Amino acid sequence: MGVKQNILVIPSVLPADFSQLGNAVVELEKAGVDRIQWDVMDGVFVPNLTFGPDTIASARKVTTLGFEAHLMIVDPDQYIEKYVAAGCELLIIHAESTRHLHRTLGRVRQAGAKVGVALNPATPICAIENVVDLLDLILIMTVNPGFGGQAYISTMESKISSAYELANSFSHEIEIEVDGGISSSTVEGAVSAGARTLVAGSSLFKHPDGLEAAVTEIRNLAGQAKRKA
Ligand SMILES: O=C(CO)[C@@H](O)[C@H](O)COP(=O)(O)O
Repeated sequence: MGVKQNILVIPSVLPADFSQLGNAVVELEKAGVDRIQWDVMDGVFVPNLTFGPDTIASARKVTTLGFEAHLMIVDPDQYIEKYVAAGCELLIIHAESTRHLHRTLGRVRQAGAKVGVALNPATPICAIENVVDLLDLILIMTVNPGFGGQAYISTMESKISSAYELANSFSHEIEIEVDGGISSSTVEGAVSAGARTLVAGSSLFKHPDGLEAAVTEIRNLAGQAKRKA
């Protein structure tokens, strides 16, 4: 099987009004997104602090959409069960955040969730070549994590392509996800390089025509780029 070929549009809730997160999730579901990404930040792994499992759990009741937790935290092992219990079906672990990545990934699977690995811009694809058999998703960060609204790092496209080729050498299905600066002007490059799961925050929430138009635009542009690739 290799790379999952469906185009998925996944909103980051980072730009949302944090006093209205439940309403934001309801509006995102209406807008036609495929899953919700929760950007979990601890102020140590990244220089920003967001929310934890209790916040995510409080939003679980307002939607049937899948939740993915992008864990930008140190020592993720101690929180795996908490994010699964909060209703996250997919946990994304940063390769840089744990000394024993293979063991951490196995613990996520043992907890009953799907698991992905995120690579910061400076981390080479070889960092994960010995754990791909455990993965449901590879996230290539196209910004340095911590904040929304940053500029897309186009030099990551070669790493996206490497991730695509690596995933295609395995028989199980793996998503190639990108996150950071994904918009109507950058989605073609990311998809042409091999991305199929697109995380976007600012470009969705700040779109002048609203969330549904933004999601449709990104999905259509990604579909066009995929056909051309
Ligand atoms: O994950 C991060 C930063 O850590 C962000 O990339 C957000 O997830 C999306 O931000 P935009 O660039 O789409 O506003």
